[in-house]
Amino acid sequence: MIRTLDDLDCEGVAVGVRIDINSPLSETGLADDARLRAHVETLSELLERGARVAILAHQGRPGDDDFSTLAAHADRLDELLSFPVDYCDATFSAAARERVAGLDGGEAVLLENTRFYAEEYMEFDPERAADTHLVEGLVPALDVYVNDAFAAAHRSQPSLVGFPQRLPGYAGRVMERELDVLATIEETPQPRVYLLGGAKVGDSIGVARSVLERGLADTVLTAGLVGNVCLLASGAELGTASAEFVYDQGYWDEIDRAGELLDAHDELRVPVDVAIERDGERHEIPVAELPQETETPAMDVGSETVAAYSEVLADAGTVILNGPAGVFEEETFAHGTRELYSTASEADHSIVGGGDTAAAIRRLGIDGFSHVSTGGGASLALLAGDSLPAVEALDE
Ligand SMILES: Nc1ncnc2c1ncn2[C@@H]1O[C@H](COP(=O)(O)OP(=O)(O)O)[C@@H](O)[C@H]1O
Ligand SMILES: O=C(OP(=O)(O)O)[C@H](O)COP(=O)(O)O
Repeated sequence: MIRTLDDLDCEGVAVGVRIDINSPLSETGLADDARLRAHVETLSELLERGARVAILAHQGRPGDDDFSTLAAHADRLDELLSFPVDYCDATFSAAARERVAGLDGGEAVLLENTRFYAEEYMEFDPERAADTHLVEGLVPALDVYVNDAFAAAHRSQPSLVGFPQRLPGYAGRVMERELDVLATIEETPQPRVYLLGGAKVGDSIGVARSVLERGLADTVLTAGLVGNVCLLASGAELGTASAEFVYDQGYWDEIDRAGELLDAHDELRVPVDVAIERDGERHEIPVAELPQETETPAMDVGSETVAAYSEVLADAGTVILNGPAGVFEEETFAHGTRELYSTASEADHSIVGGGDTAAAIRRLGIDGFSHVSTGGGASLALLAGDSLPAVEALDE
């Protein structure tokens, strides 16, 4: 059983809250604050109920351009919440403990990027994670631990799995809602249609296999780079440019896995036409007529595919979307994503997973979905039937 904020007495209690505010950055700070907004409900509820809140979070990966301090994140949280949020440039040292000890009820401090410490970028089993400097250093300042970081719940890192070994653990509101929706897909209305696109080919084919083998999917529609790989697996001539793109990424195993799935499951569908760039313009070609030599790869599904897939989506009881249908960042190739997502948003039950997928619906201005997940890798793991280490660590 996982405890939630409903089970927590907050008044005067020092609560360590792990959130996921890992965000795209610009030169001046945050380029997008969607992930910060997602946690406002949990943080506000704790603060309103009188908790003293120490916030833990990561930003980027060591060595990457977006690996940064959390100062800008603290400023933005302070603006978003009607409670004060301070920033502390320490995470588990005496300085961090003192800042937490000095909080009054209704006050919060955002501690420094957990990944500034080497142990946090390693994966451990929970018991070993609880012995890390980060957890041992901060535990004396805390009474309880709340995990609201669904988007990082597939990582077995100390701030995610170690604390609930030492402190009573609770799920925050984001975590609770994500699990309510994504861990109970098998109870949603049928027919259940999965639209898998985007560029995480291995993950998406893993999801396709899992939902087909478990009988969860009535139809799996493929698009984006995932669709291109499935087309190659089906024996289609996709043109040299698309094939080279796929082979350059080393997707040999994925082509084999997709081929096995296509042989075993008629419910797995591939695009019938694609869009490429020719003379700077969008050009649609039926897959059967694709010239062997192409200069540009397939960047979107074509209108025939949109029409065929839309019929399936329009009849669905539940639609689960992961990954855009094309390179939606370029207007020329946003057509498939815009049309298919708009139709999907009209289903009785529609679930969106994936960071870029969520960005695509915001950019294209499509709303009306039943649930938009905050997580990419975490939602894919759940959809594929895997358990999440950080969720298991909260389970009593
Ligand atoms: N046909 C395609 N060829 C290359 N990239 C594609 C294609 N279709 C979609 N993409 C790219 O896939 C990326 C998003 O995929 P992915 O990371 O799997 O999504 P998510 O973050 O939602 O899981 C986008 O940047 C988009 O440009
Ligand atoms: O952004 C995240 O994952 P996502 O891109 O799969 O949604 C999480 O913050 C996890 O980050 P990580 O993939 O660097 O461990």
